[in-house]
Amino acid sequence: MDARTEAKRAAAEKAAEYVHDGMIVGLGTGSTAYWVIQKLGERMKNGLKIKAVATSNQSELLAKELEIPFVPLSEIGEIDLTIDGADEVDDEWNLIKGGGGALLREKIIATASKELIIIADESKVVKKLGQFPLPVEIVQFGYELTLCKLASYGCITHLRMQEEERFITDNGNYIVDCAFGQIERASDLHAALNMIPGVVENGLFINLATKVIIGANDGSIKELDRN
Ligand SMILES: O=C(CO)[C@H](O)[C@H](O)COP(=O)(O)O
Repeated sequence: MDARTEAKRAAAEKAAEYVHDGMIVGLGTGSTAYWVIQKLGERMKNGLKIKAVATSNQSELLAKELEIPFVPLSEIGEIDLTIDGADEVDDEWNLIKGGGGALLREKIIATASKELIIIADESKVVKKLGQFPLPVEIVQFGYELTLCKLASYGCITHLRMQEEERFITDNGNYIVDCAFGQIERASDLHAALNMIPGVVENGLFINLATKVIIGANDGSIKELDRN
């Protein structure tokens, strides 16, 4: 395993320590969240009792293979703890997410969670968000027009593709990756983008993380709490 993968795994396994019996746990999406799901599957074999909700079909499939039981969203009011990855984390713990295309479900689950632990390797930590193109989920109808509107906010848009086909989210929508460069006022941009008809949600996660756990390539882990 390379150092970066090891860093992701270390952060994920640290976060999994915050999961306790009886919790409803939100499972994130991506190569870092993968390690949390693996760890929880292992702990369940040793007696841990939790119920899960997932932020993507991919994570749900993996968790079901590991025999992690699920609870329908209609039966819960709140989620105790969600553990998820991120594409960028800034000084104020604002995030860019959606590199895996799951940002809408990730945001719905994050917003319904009492605690959101973000896990990442150190390459994701930035002073200002925006080097990673911001993923935006848009409906298919009139997508060319929505791309123009997005571009009018000062970004270069790229409709996400997968093996020559347009990438389709679990919700049947497209993803546009918007290269803004440095984002100065993430909160304002978040609000403005979501006002565009055709935009379902964008990958800026403002003020949602309650803990950030960063794995470094030297094997150390840094755990940051909100004061
Ligand atoms: O937001 C996400 C998926 O939509 C992921 O959490 C994000 O892309 C980070 O992924 P990885 O852990 O594979 O680097």
